[in-house]
Amino acid sequence: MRSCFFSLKLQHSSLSLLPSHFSTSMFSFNHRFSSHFISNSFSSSSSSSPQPQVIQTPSRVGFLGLGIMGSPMALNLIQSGIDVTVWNRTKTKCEPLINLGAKYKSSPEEVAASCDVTFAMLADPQSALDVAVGNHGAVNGMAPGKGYVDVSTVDGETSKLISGNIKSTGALFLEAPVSGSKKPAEDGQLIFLTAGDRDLYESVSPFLDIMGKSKFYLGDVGNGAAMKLIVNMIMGSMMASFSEGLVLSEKVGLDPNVLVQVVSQGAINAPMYSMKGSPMIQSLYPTAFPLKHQQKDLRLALGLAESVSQPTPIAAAANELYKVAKAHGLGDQDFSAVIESLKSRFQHSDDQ
Ligand SMILES: NC(=O)C1=CN([C@@H]2O[C@H](COP(=O)(O)OP(=O)(O)OC[C@H]3O[C@@H](n4cnc5c(N)ncnc54)[C@H](OP(=O)(O)O)[C@@H]3O)[C@@H](O)[C@H]2O)C=CC1
Ligand SMILES: O=CCCC(=O)O
Repeated sequence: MRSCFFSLKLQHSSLSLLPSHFSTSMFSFNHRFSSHFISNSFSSSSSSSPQPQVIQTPSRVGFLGLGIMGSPMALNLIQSGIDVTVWNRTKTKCEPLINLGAKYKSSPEEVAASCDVTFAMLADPQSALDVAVGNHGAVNGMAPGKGYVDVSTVDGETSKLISGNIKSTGALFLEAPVSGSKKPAEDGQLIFLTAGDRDLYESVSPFLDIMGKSKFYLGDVGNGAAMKLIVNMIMGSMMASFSEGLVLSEKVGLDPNVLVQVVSQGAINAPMYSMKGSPMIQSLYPTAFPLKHQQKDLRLALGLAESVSQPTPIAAAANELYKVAKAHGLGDQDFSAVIESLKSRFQHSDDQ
């Protein structure tokens, strides 16, 4: 019934603004795809440097980086009927999406050249830079009338560097890191923390609404990155503190499963504790958010804090725990594996 309501609403209010391949079946797929069709996005002005040009609602979407997050995000676009072109450093990760209808290009440059907007979901600042501005990077395929949306978690300086390069071509730039992990990515329930060109934000909002449940526009490039790093700084400290509680409860003879139940009923309840508590007690860490990325985010958040002389002692201590876990080869496990760094066999492993 609800999906039917949105389909009708869209047909009456927005359909005329859409490119032809945005079929009505797409709308019944995504009833959240509702009120953000902005057709006319980029304004032109006269100057000798390349200037953004007016484009209609972007129809050809590129997606660079098909890891834990990028694959389900791109899949949701494809399943919504959108014309998606993919690229990933390791080509095999493109194949499931190609089999479902995605196009493929062999470099970020070619993807950007063949698409109206290109999303990038890369591991860290270095890979985000490599893919955007390195050899055959996306910047080489950008031009006025196009847009680049970086959804990777990076620091503000990296984001500004990428933005500057993209915008020098006359294209528009939006940073849009996400809150939410593997399951929210699969379910189209991410939270976008965007900043940069407002016009591009408006034009890509229909795509953000397919991949996510909410979105924030935060102003200048750097603000989205900062918000994301602060959220993940809190999360990393919460997980480290939860780990200490689980290990301590067991050591004093309490059942850690009961601790999880008690926590779940009180003011410090968090979905993360309920979801990850039981596997952590069993020393199981199926990867949703890789520990190496959580440590990267803490490192970047500490840099952000230092840039404004703000003490963050809790995050600094948590970062040390993640560094220990990473040094013991747990970087590709879920970040909840940080609990291992509190166990005595880790702390004394050098003596053995
Ligand atoms: N997993 C999560 O829960 C969340 C992650 N994030 C953030 O999203 C980003 C991606 O995370 P996630 O998908 O989990 O990470 P993955 O490690 O699963 O994927 C990383 C992606 O980056 C690519 N990559 C890495 N290095 C390079 C390079 N030098 N050149 C080109 N491509 C490269 C990988 O390619 P290849 O396949 O070839 O290795 C892969 O596509 C990170 O910034 C992370 O912090 C944000 C929210 C949640
Ligand atoms: O960057 C990863 C965030 C994971 C989450 O928000 O659950």
